[in-house]
Amino acid sequence: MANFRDILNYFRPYWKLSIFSIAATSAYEIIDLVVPYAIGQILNILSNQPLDKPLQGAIATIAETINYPVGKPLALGVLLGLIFIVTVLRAPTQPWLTSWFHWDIALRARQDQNQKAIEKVLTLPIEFYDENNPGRISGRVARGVANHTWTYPEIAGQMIPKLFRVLGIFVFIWFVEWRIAILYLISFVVILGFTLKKLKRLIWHDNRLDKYMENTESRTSEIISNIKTVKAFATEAKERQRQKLRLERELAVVENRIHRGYVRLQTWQRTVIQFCVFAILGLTLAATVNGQITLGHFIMTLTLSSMAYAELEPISTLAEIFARRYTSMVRFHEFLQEPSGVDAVSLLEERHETAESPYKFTGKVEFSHVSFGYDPSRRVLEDINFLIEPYQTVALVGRSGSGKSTLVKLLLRYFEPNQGQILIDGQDIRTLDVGNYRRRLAIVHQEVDVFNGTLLDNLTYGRADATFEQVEEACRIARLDEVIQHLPQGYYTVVGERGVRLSGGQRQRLGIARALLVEPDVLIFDEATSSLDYESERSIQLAMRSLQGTRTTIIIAHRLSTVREADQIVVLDRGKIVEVGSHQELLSHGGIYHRLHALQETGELLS
Ligand SMILES: Nc1ncnc2c1ncn2[C@@H]1O[C@H](COP(=O)(O)OP(=O)(O)OP(=O)(O)O)[C@@H](O)[C@H]1O
Repeated sequence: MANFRDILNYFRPYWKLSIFSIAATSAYEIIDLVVPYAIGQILNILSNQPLDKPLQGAIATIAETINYPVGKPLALGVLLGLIFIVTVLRAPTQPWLTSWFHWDIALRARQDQNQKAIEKVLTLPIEFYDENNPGRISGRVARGVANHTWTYPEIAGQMIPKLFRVLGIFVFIWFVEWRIAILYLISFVVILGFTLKKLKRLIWHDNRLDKYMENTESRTSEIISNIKTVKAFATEAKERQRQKLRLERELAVVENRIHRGYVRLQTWQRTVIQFCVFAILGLTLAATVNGQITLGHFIMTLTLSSMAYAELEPISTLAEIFARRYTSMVRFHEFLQEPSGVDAVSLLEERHETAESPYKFTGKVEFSHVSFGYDPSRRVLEDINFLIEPYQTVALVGRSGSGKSTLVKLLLRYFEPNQGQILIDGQDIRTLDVGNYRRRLAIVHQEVDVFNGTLLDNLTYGRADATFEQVEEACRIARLDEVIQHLPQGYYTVVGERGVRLSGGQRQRLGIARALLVEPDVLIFDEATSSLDYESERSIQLAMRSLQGTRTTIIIAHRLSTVREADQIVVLDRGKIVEVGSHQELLSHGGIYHRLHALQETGELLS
């Protein structure tokens, strides 16, 4: 669980600069207090009352140094000079020694943390994305980083220096009349103590609100990514109603719990503060009337205490703002603390874009007694054993949910088997560097991801140094060349977000060409021809056939026509291998494959 310490650690790399700028700002806040003091002393001069002893001493020293007689003109001159220094002269230095650093630290920390967030996004295990959609994740990161950025200058540049100022005021008043100082201190401790107690409760409600907000954002993001389904089923009104209920639930917490709570707290604070100011006025007046303090001290104490109580309101407002943001900041750290997937460090190691993987495999793949369950108590693969010889083409077939894709996910090391091992060229894949290992494999998914950029950028995504001839060759094999001919700017056509929309079949050809371009040792097709029309499917099958024997190829296919020519067909059923053999062997065996085949060929369901 993340906590306050993590928020502090966010700014840790800048702690020296941070202490310096906080100290500088606090010093300016305290120096400010010289003004009411000097004005009090001027009043004493004008009303013929004695100056404070230390000030008298200082004026005497100055008189001696400049050889000028001690008197009213010199005393007034010294006090005016003091006021000039702390007001006019400090003005040009203050922003550079304070604001500059507060924002500089906040912005630099923002950059670091955004970097950390993207590193986390890149290394989180794939199952994290099964449970959290993009809206939830990006909302959490964006809110967390923005709130840290806004909060730092407020806390370091305002709240802490203001607290020091309040402390400085206490010291000033103590020297004038300690009893008033004690009253002042007690009232501050009570007001701040009560405020913090109330804020703790409000943070609890804010936490609830933050979770509600994430749920709403997550649903909005889902609606956006599934907008075609929403429109096709005409569920706009239903979705709007659902979101309305969520927003109403948020509003109920914000208005009735959080906002009302803050307003109540402010009401209480203001009443108590005004009462204290009034009490100090009464006490100071009594002390002046009784001759315990001078007129100058009366004015100074009154001005200082009004200044101090005036600070209480911004201090509490800043504390409230911090409290409101606290939960989203903590939730950002919880995201950063999510355990990363396998070999996260090595995955982020800087590699030259064109660097070759140090591995080169013949493509002999062996599954040895592999068992796996996403939830360890529910196995989806049970004691899987099979061997793929180098350059063989192997097809994985079986009913939906039988575990074909899971097998491939294990081969790609998205997940680790609960039991058994997977070997490539005789080496356990767990002993290999995951990034370099994956770079020797390529997969074409049913849904091919397209990045916003040109077609060429997308083709060379896995291999930036590919020559144009190599790109053309890959496109030719994947039959993408036919598509490119008809695009307005050929390879330089912008696809993705704002560019040309590619059809499902075109995207798959792009996926195949992209995979071929990295010249993998093991090439995996996961339902890669599923969204192609019959003609395109045939041409891709021909392409696949031309690849046969050049590298190890694993094909997951529902349409058995795609896998007829595979060297080996592995039939899975409920997580177990039930049949292995060539097309002819499995047909003559008369098992599940035979039944599936008959169903697809003739539409008959054999018992
Ligand atoms: N991320 C996941 N978390 C939990 N269970 C999962 C996950 N992915 C798949 N499963 C379950 O694992 C089992 C095997 O799924 P898998 O996707 O490997 O089957 P498949 O044979 O590839 O199916 P299909 O042909 O429909 O793609 C199914 O019961 C599925 O519900």
